[in-house]
Amino acid sequence: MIDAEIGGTPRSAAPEPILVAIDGPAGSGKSSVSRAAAERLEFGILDTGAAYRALAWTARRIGLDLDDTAAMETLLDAWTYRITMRGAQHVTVSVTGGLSAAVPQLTAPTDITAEIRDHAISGQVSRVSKLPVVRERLNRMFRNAVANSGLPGVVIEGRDITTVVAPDAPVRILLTATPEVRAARRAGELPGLTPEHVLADLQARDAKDALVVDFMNPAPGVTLVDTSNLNFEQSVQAVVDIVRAAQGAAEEKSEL
Ligand SMILES: Nc1ncnc2c1ncn2[C@@H]1O[C@H](COP(=O)(O)OP(=O)(O)O)[C@@H](O)[C@H]1O
Ligand SMILES: Nc1ccn([C@@H]2O[C@H](COP(=O)(O)OP(=O)(O)O)[C@@H](O)[C@H]2O)c(=O)n1
Repeated sequence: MIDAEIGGTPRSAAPEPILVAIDGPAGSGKSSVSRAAAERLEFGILDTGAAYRALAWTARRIGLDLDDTAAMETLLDAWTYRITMRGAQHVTVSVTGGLSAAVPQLTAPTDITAEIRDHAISGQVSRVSKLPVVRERLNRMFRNAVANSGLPGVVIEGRDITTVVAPDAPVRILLTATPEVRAARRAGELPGLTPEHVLADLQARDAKDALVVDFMNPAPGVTLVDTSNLNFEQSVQAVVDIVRAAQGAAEEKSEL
């Protein structure tokens, strides 16, 4: 399950949140730009990549085969996942039943907010995200988390949000940047790795992920935002402007 940090409105009384769907390849700025835009809009944020990363982390910690569909299904049955949707990101996981025998500490909620960003997890996560069963289960979890969040709006970001998770979202954006720009940004976060090394790893992951979903080309109706020549602030503003324009258009329509 995913637990949302609840806003002021009780879940049952709250209307469905406004959805802003954002996809893009690694290093395009999805997580950071989406988070800043969500704060400015006073919306929540759901980072879906964190769930794939957390699942890969848990499977590795227990010693499961990340390519094994049956093993991942068994893990999902025993797995509790929580992520905050407001404020600083916190990710915790726990595991019940026989699976936790190998790692008893995991029966209690374990904070893995930092661990899921390790380069080793980035290199392994595509093994679990390629499995259709994993995608179906996590997508269901994402939709429930958003619907029950009690938030006025949620920015939800990943690879297949504009196309699979929330194809009817009133705002859908594909964030891109050239591979070199994306690798340079990521290298800035990974001291000890050269931009060339980061570029090679990032392209290898994008190639694996692209076998499952297309996050390089905007689907019909999706707005492309190329951040190659935008600084961080300009990228955030571009997203906020698109959302505000859509809200303005919706208000005008309802007044007709
Ligand atoms: N437009 C931008 N200009 C400069 N740096 C950026 C921009 N967008 C993102 N960044 C930085 O690039 C890094 C990768 O961004 P991140 O949001 O983690 O990308 P993604 O979630 O798409 O992999 C972060 O350090 C972020 O602050
Ligand atoms: N909606 C999503 C989000 C992430 N993922 C997977 O999860 C991994 C990590 O996603 P992420 O968004 O944290 O990755 P970065 O772009 O931040 O590096 C991706 O490489 C994909 O394998 C996915 O398959 N579908």
